[in-house]
Amino acid sequence: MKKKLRLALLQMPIDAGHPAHNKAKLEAMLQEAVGGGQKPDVILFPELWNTGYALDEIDKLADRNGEETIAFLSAFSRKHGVNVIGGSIAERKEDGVYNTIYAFDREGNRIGDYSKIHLFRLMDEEKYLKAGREPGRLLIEGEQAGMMICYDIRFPELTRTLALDGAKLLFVPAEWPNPRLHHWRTLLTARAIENQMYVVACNRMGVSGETSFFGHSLVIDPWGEIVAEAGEEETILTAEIDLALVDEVRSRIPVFEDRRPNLYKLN
Ligand SMILES: O=C(O)CCC(=O)C(=O)O
Repeated sequence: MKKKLRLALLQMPIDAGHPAHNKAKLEAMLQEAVGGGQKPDVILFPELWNTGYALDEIDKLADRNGEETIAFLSAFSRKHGVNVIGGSIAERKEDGVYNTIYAFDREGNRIGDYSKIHLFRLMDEEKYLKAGREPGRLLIEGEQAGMMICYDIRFPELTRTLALDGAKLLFVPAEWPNPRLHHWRTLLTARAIENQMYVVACNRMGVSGETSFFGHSLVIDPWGEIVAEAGEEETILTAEIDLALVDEVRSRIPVFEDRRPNLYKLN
């Protein structure tokens, strides 16, 4: 079991409605991420990196059953011996389009899928997308982890569910726009502190139509300290995390032992 993980977060622009262009951009950044001195153990990229928020065309543009994306990311992770949490893509299924993450291990095997559970009404997602029905769980380098997408971080019950299932780190691809940087940073930090887990969140940057995105991808430790934070520009944010810190923090303040679940209203 590898406790120390080197992370690379690809904070990229996304050209809404142009999946081929976005794939070329992603490919270039992936090559850069593995091309330097220290190869990452895990790479993460933003939400809907293939189509962006081209919602009125999403039916036509979405990747059918994720086939193209799965082949591309599986081959990349196998070739470079790196775990990939594949941002999320618009994935076309029989019953509609989902906002889905695929995750791969160093051999290119699929180790987890997750489709966004909470659709964001402020951007009309519920009119164009289907909601996922299962929390995103995966085992990465022998450790339990969780996956959520963007708006999901406003729902503490979901992170808590993943933490109770054993997750020690959480991956969050996002397209979180201006002007809510304060919410982004505060919610991610709260999820890390209350669940005593690492939170690894990759946001897009740049502009799409009227909407601008501030980047500020973040890696936060289980004590709530910011390990790494990007600015607003295109960048590959790197960080090293040590999962042993999760156990240390959980024994320092035994939040999970002190819970009173019979007093909480969950439904
Ligand atoms: O909750 C927010 O403020 C942003 C959420 C969002 O943009 C999304 O889920 O795509």
